[in-house]
Amino acid sequence: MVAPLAVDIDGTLSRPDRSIDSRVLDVLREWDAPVVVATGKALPYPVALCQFVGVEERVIAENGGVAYVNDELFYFGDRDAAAAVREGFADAGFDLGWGESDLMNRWRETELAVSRERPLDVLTDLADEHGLSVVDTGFAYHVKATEPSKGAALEVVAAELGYEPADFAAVGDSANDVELFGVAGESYAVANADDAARGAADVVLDESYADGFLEAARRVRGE
Ligand SMILES: O=C(O)COP(=O)(O)O
Ligand SMILES: [Mg+2]
Repeated sequence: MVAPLAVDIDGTLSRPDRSIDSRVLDVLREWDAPVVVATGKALPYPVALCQFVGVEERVIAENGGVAYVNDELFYFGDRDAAAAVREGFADAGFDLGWGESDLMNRWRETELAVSRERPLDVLTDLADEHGLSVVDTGFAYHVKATEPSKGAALEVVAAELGYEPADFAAVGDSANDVELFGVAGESYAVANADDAARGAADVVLDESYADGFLEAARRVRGE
């Protein structure tokens, strides 16, 4: 039997421009075990991805701040602290960098995502002040509670599905995948992964982005 899969979105199922590489869709749809989409994105994005792919909605969002499985929602983040950092950042004279409608944070419930063009030192100081940490995914700075992570959430999601986290194969590309790689039984970093993810993975793949995911999928299936 093939291992259940925990898979990151940006940098892993995507092309460099963040569009989803269509070749991954049928691989996910036909995966012969549960697929958990584990992302830094807000909850609606992985839910929509599961629906469009045609698999059950089993998701970890906001870097482990929120999870959904078996019609149950789990919250692990710290909304109030994230809201306080948002206020502090505005008081310091900065917007979050996503424009007026802020689609990046509009549906985000437990953390704050800030453009990498904004000053990291100001953000880190504010995060410290409110007991939060900052993770740089290469796509955005995420201000989040320190304890929740994709890995901590996989402990809960796996149990709900009747698995151990160690039964899972995980594929990802960045610092927000490190804890996921820590709890999964086998972990794969795509070749475009950052140093943190490369260091935490069991295997650094030859291929980048979605080609890397497809390579990992072949390896997990033993091909
Ligand atoms: O939202 C981000 O910054 C990264 O998202 P990812 O975890 O799917 O790569
Ligand atoms: Mg990623």
